[in-house]
Amino acid sequence: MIPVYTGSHVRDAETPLIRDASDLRLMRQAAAALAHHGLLMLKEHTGRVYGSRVVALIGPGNNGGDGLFALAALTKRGVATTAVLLASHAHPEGMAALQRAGGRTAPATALEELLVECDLLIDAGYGTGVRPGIELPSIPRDIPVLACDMPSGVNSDTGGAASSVIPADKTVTFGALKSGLVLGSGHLVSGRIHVVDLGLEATLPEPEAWVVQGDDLELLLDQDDSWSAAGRHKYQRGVLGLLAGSARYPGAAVLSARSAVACGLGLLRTIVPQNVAAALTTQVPEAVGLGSAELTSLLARNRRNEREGATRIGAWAIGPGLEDSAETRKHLDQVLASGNPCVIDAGALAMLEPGTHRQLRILTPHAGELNALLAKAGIRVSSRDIAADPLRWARWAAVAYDCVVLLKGSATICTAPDGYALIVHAATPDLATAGSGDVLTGILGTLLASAHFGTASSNEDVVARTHKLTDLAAAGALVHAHAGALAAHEGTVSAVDLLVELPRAARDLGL
Ligand SMILES: NC(=O)C1=CN([C@@H]2O[C@H](COP(=O)(O)OP(=O)(O)OC[C@H]3O[C@@H](n4cnc5c(N)ncnc54)[C@H](O)[C@@H]3O)[C@@H](O)[C@H]2O)[C@@H](O)CC1
Ligand SMILES: Nc1ncnc2c1ncn2[C@@H]1O[C@H](COP(=O)(O)OP(=O)(O)O)[C@@H](O)[C@H]1O
Repeated sequence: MIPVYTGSHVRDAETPLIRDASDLRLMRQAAAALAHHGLLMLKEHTGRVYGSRVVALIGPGNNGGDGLFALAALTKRGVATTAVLLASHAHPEGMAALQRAGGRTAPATALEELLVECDLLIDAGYGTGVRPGIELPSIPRDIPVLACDMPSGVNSDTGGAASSVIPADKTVTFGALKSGLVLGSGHLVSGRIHVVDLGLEATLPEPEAWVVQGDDLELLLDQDDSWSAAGRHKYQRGVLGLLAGSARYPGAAVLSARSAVACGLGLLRTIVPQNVAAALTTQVPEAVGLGSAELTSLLARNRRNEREGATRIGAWAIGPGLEDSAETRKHLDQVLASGNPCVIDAGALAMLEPGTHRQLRILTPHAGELNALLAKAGIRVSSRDIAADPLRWARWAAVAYDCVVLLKGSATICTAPDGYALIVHAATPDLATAGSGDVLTGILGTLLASAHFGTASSNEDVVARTHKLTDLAAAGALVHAHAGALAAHEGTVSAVDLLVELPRAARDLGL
């Protein structure tokens, strides 16, 4: 797990370390790392360093200062460098260093011509100090771009981006991984990220969030919950109830059902309309149907805590393809009242009410669904607001609905009502395909069905349970992302391709 800090927190941590303007140690350290990555990129793209041409966009602040010191270092290695000054002033010590080394400067008006013969562009325009309203030049796509600390124009706290942001192939970021690099648009324009340690840990506050990767799965899941533990029978492995599908959307239920089964679920019980039941019979023969009357008696037995292993449902997956009707509402109310852990997606999100439930629920909206959830809770935001600060609005929804929220998108954000947040940002864009979210719901359902949450007798227990739920949500997103990556090896990815790769993805990650 990699801790993530807001750019503002990193700046605040740097400030006391810069005792006076003449103390340039941090900046030199940052610049040396930037120059090193510049050399690596030159080698990678042109096969040589000596005689290659680097242009750097230099802004008026310390970000520009980093760029100037880096250019000076590159000049000493025989690189032909030009600093294009974006503002009327630039970091004085950086300018002096560049001039001593023999690097050139040019005004912004010369940029277009300089780019005609350019092997690498260093973007040292604006870093953590950027304010809204920045205007940046556009850079031809074939020129490799190395961003200094942040791609210019990206808000280092939120990942919100100005309209003219410069996408980077690589970002060398200083002091810590910044939230703006892994969230929202920032995530899409940062390229490969390299973090340079500046020894700031002691002065940084609590991380804003954590980035999780495939090898973190072991940390995210409790060993006791592993369905593959020897000696478990199918009911101990996990029984999931699936409330999904409609006459209009039968496929969504089939995808979730197949996904849950492919992830190693013990038993799937399905409560679905008739046309969906027919499709499930042929496409998911492992599933066992559940009628309305049986649901009522089963939930009553669950309430009385009768030990009827075969009928006891451990968790619910609700919503894929679900349409609003009196019968759906009845089933939904019954299931939600059961208090079982559940993952709530798609159609069911629209039927949910905000409030304090203290129940084990993961809501899985995409940005549009988050918008609607927030509106129902009286919080009016636009889709643009959500894109500009997705973590903030996911947290608001987690509080308003007292649930864990998994916000889907190019980066997946999982957050608990107390703000604990995990980010999965390694997913391939191939996941953005119809039905992919239904597959995720099945994965999450299986993880919930095999998990043990215990009872919550204190506030600490409640918090610990929601953190565990957040960890499970992120684990599910990781399995989903890995299935996407495996499927992408074969070409374009459909939701069914994800299903095919799920068993291998689960095995690879040690599920
Ligand atoms: N001070 C140090 O020793 C270190 C600084 N670091 C660098 O310093 C950067 C932060 O430096 P700064 O705080 O100077 O901030 P920046 O250099 O990111 O930007 C601030 C400058 O840009 C101007 N600016 C911002 N938004 C603008 C807009 N919309 N229109 C016009 N002008 C605008 C500001 O007026 C200011 O001059 C980090 O991103 C990092 O690159 C790192 O090197 C670590 C060490
Ligand atoms: N650009 C992207 N890069 C990576 N993953 C993405 C991207 N866009 C969407 N995703 C992921 O794809 C899935 C889409 O889910 P969803 O929008 O619910 O689709 P559907 O409703 O069609 O099943 C989510 O897991 C989401 O995080």
